[in-house]
Amino acid sequence: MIRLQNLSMHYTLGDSRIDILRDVSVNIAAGERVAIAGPSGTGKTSLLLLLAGLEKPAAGSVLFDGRALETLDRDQLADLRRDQMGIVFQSFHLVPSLSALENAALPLEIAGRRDARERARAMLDRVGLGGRLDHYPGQLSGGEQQRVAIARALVHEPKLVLADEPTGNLDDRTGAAIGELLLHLNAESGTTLVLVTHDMRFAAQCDRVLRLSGGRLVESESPAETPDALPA
Ligand SMILES: Nc1ncnc2c1ncn2[C@@H]1O[C@H](COP(=O)(O)OP(=O)(O)OP(=O)(O)O)[C@@H](O)[C@H]1O
Repeated sequence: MIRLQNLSMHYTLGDSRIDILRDVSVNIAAGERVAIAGPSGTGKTSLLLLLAGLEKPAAGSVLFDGRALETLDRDQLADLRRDQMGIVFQSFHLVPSLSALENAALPLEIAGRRDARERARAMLDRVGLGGRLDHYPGQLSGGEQQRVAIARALVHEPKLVLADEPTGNLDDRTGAAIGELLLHLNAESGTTLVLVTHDMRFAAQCDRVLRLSGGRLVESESPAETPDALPA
């Protein structure tokens, strides 16, 4: 479903150049759950941005169901994201002036779907927020806001869910619950999930863990055997 082919990427700032990826090739199959781990500043977020078509590689290709993202124009990329991707950010990124229901319905409203509200309501029920539909983000706890963000990312049944440290801004207990929810919903719907996390307990629950370090993406043989891992 996703194929990274000889992908290289760097940022240039003045005279300095930061290499993020150097000639990386990886395949991610449909339905797989893949965790991206690695030290701070190694480029995990940048990699997610590449997968979403929000950054362009310096060389190589990101293939999404055989389509090379770097050959698509802005509108084509926006359509692809709207129809096929759901994105969960660490800091929720909810619209403060919209209720939980309106936030969750947003991707379907944008797509002009008449059943936007019904579907959003059903999705909020699935994430356990059926009783908070009319609350604004400021009236919700961190874990509840993240559950609205997950509902919004999944409401249009995307093929690919990208999550950037979805449990990073939450206390341990809430983070673990959100991680389980995301993995559970993913297993139910069979979507492909690529998530960035520092939480090795969460990563170990995925099918594969890829570690980003020095511009290389290397497979962890067994998540449970990585030094900072805890048993699932
Ligand atoms: N737009 C940009 N221009 C220049 N440098 C950037 C830009 N975005 C990110 N960087 C640099 O690229 C490197 C990778 O950033 P990125 O956010 O992808 O890392 P990360 O692995 O997700 O980090 P963290 O785990 O701390 O969130 C960092 O050193 C960052 O300072």
